[in-house]
Amino acid sequence: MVKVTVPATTANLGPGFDTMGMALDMYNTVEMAIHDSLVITVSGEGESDISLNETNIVYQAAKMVFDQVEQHCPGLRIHLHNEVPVARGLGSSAAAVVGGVVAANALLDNPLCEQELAELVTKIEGHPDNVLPALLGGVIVAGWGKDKLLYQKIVPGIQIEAVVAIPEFPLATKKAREVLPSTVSFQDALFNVNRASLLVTALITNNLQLLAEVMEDRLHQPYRCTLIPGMNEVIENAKAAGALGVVLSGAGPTILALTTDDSKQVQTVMKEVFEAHGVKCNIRVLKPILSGAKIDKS
Ligand SMILES: Nc1ncnc2c1ncn2[C@@H]1O[C@H](COP(=O)(O)OP(=O)(O)OP(=O)(O)O)[C@@H](O)[C@H]1O
Ligand SMILES: N[C@@H](CCO)C(=O)O
Repeated sequence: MVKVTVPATTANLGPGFDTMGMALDMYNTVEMAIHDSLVITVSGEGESDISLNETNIVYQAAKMVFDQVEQHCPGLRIHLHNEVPVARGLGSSAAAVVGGVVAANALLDNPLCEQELAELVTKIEGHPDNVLPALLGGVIVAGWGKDKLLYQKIVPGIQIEAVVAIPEFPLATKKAREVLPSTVSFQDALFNVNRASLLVTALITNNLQLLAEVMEDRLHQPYRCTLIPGMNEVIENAKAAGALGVVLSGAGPTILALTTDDSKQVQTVMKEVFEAHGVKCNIRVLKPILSGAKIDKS
């Protein structure tokens, strides 16, 4: 039996749409063993909604590993325990995909290398900015090259925390991608190139002041705010309360505020402003983590 522990992730980080993401200290676990049939059990977040049959994405991801090494996928006994809320913008499906792939690879004595795992999980999820930080930890910048996935892990030296305001309502990533435009203006494209480049620079040089200035976006947030009541006001008020960058976490609806010291005021403001717009939310204070999926084999 193998047990894989996979972190939550926040994708985009504002301007880094489908390109940048960061691992956070909230975890899902996937326990997997070969069995005479497929048996899936789930506890924690999503326990009553997540599929218990072949459509489960942890199983689907595991089966793709067996297919890739041309082995028949046996029956599997899978237990999922989830801390990461589903469809809230904290990388729940990415944690599931990474957990399924890493667990199956471990059951087969790790035939796939890191690059192959990175490419497989990105192909399954469709974009790298949740699955790669979930796999590798830290902050990841990634995108497809001509014939392989290009990625780089950044280990920020700055001590920051992430206050996340997690609305009670879910927002499926698919729905949040449907509201995005098929084309954008040259100015908006240039704006995001500029801010994403400066964001990477700020992270690499541990420049907190610059970080606070550049976590802005014109490619997805202006369109998704129509799906999340109070989103812009929560962002503005959290910044006014002293947060550094405040952004939509992944495809939302969670909003993430980076802070360096006492974040009590930021937490209060985010909760109150969301509630003023009729949105009940959960506040959690998370920390960026530098390690990704971890395997325990017994
Ligand atoms: N931990 C999980 N285990 C199994 N299936 C999951 C898990 N999390 C999400 N899914 C499934 O993945 C599919 C895609 O979910 P969706 O992308 O809408 O939400 P999400 O990935 O949880 O969102 P986010 O990335 O914002 O957390 C859904 O069918 C959902 O049931
Ligand atoms: N980059 C993806 C992340 C989804 O979690 C999006 O914003 O749709």
